[in-house]
Amino acid sequence: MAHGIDYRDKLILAPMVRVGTLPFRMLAAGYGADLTYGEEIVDHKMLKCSRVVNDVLGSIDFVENGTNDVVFRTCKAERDHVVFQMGTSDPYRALTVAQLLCRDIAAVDINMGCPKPFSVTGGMGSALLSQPELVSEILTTLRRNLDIPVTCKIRLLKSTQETVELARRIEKTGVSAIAVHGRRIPDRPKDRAKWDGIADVVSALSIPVIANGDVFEPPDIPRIKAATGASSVMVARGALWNASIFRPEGKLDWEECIVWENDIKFTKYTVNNMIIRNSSLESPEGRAVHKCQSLLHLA
Ligand SMILES: Cc1cc2nc3c(=O)[nH]c(=O)nc-3n(C[C@H](O)[C@H](O)[C@H](O)COP(=O)(O)O)c2cc1C
Repeated sequence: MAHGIDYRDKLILAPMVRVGTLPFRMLAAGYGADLTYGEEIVDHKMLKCSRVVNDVLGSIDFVENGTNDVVFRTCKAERDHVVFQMGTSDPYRALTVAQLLCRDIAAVDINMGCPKPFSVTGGMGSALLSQPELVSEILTTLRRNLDIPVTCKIRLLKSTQETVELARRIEKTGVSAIAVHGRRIPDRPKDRAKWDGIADVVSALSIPVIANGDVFEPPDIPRIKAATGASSVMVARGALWNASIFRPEGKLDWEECIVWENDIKFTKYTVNNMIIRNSSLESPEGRAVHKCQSLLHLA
């Protein structure tokens, strides 16, 4: 039986490629996120990695063999709340990767929502939504062989009935929770999230459902809970734009929420997104970030 996490009443940093690296996860946790998902990492990539204890930084690095590339970095301080999100289409690859990671992470999540071509062509992400047998196999294999919690993140399907059928099937595998992004595969991020679609899943299941979509301001947190009945809430863009959304005392000014100790590419991506949302790339700070070549310049 998996031990560890009570998925009820949690505030969760969503998985975000290029954003959800260790510094951003620590920032979100510091502001009050109960669980912090890493960016999706594909199983093939992790299979080429070895675990290395980094005594200089005090981190645990999963480094691609024969290179110095750190594919996933974590540390003891986030051991109880970091969720590793995996892209996979195969139960045995998924299990091998999860076994490599399991002593350093709080839980493992399978991405079943990403509609991007690189995911879908590999049979991963939202391609899994039309493969219920494979979904069951992957989740059951992980569940039976790991003693950390296993979860997955889905999107809504075309009809309520299809979504609920898949969610029920997922529940039967014994996962600890399911995150539901209230959009369908063809929906764009600017289309409004369908909170009623999440509510349909909540009423059909007894495991905790994590509601995701369009939580941008602190008052949206109780709103999405009330509208969906979900016990937990996951925030992506609202946290990217200002990670202090998780702060119980209320949001801080976004400029106080910038992370430094990170790969310059990822930091620039994250800071650019904050600037686009809160100011403008044509502003002096926007132009300055564009020119930066190093974290020292960024500071
Ligand atoms: C920059 C960015 C990267 C994302 N990367 C992932 C990812 O790696 N895995 C995933 O399941 N979803 C990913 N998503 C989707 C979010 O987790 C979330 O489901 C979606 O943005 C809706 O939440 P929001 O309305 O709070 O932004 C990403 C979203 C953004 C904005």
